[in-house]
Amino acid sequence: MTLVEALPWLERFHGKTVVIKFGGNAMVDDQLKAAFAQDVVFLRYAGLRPVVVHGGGPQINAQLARLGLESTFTNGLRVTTPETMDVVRMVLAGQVQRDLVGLLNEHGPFAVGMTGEDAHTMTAVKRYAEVDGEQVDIGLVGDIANVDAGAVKALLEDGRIPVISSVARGSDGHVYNVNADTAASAMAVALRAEMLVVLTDVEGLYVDWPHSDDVISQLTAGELEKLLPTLASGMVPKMEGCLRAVREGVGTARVLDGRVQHSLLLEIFTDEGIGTMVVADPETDTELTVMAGGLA
Ligand SMILES: Nc1ncnc2c1ncn2[C@@H]1O[C@H](COP(=O)(O)OP(=O)(O)O)[C@@H](O)[C@H]1O
Ligand SMILES: CC(=O)N[C@@H](CCC(=O)OP(=O)(O)O)C(=O)O
Repeated sequence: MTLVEALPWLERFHGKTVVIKFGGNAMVDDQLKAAFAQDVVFLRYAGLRPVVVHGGGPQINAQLARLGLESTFTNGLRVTTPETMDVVRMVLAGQVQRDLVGLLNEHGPFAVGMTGEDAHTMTAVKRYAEVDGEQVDIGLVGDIANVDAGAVKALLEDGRIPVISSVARGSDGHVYNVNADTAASAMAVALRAEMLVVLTDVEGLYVDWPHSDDVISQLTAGELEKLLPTLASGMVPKMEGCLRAVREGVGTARVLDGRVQHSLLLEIFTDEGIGTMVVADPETDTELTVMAGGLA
C-alpha cells in the first residue's frame, strides 16, 4: 500500500471510534497477536479511538481440558456451569486480557483492561439457546441487557485503549459468560461507533459455506437478515452482532481475516476492502418520513 492512499481514510476516520473484536484462532499465534497490537496502536496514533473487545474460546477450551473438564457448545454458545464460569472468567480476565494489555503497552501507556463487570459497563441477562424452536437452558450464558459506556468513554477521552473481556454481571447477582461477538456489537452500539470490526479465522462471510469459498465483499443489513438462517454455528453470533450494530446506528460492520498480518490496517486505510462489509439499508422511505413529520 502506498502511504498517500491512506490520506482520505485518515481524514475520514480521524476522531472516530472503532470497536474491534479480537478472537478465536488469530489469538493463538504470537506473531499475529503482536501485529494486531501494532495495528491498534497505529490507529490510536492516527487519531482514531480504538476499543478492543476480546474473546478466547480456544484458550478456555485448553484450560478446561487441563482441568479435565469438557467443552460443550449449543448453537455456538458454551454450556456454562458455575465451575466452567470460574474458568471462563479466570482465562478471559486473568490471562487473555492481560496478554493483550501487555502487548499493546509495549508501545506506550495506552491499554487499560476491564471486564463488563467494571463500573457496571455491561449488565447481563440470562440467555437461552434455541434448538428446533425450543428454548434450552445452557447455564450461566448471558446476553447484554444494558451498556453503561461512561467508563469506556472516560478512558478514550484520556487517550487510552480500553480492552474489555466479555464477562458481565446480571442484576440477579450472577456473573455471566457472554459471547465476545455479542459483547463487541453491544459496545459498538452504545458508543455510536463509526465501525465494528470482527477479526476471525476465515476470509469473511462465504456465500455458500462449506461448499464455496467465495467471500461476500459487501451486503446490506436486509440482505444479511435473509442469509442469517442459512449460517452455521460460529458465524451466527458474529453476523447477528454485525446486523444489530448497523441497524442500531453503527456506520459499518466488517468481518476480517485475523490470520492475515495487519488485516486491520489494510481494511481501514486502503481502497480495496479485504473482508465482508455490512452496510445500513438504503433509506428508500426517507421522503415519506420527512413528509409525515412535516404534516404532523
Ligand atoms: N457462511 C460462512 N462463512 C464463513 N465461515 C462460516 C460460515 N458459516 C460457518 N462458518 C464457520 O464459522 C467459523 C468462525 O466462527 P468462530 O470459529 O466462532 O470464530 P472466532 O473463534 O473467530 O469467534 C469459521 O471458521 C467457519 O468454520
Ligand atoms: C457464551 C460463550 O460461548 N462465550 C464464549 C466467550 C469467549 C468467546 O466468545 O471467544 P471467541 O470469540 O474466541 O469465540 C466462550 O465461552 O467461549
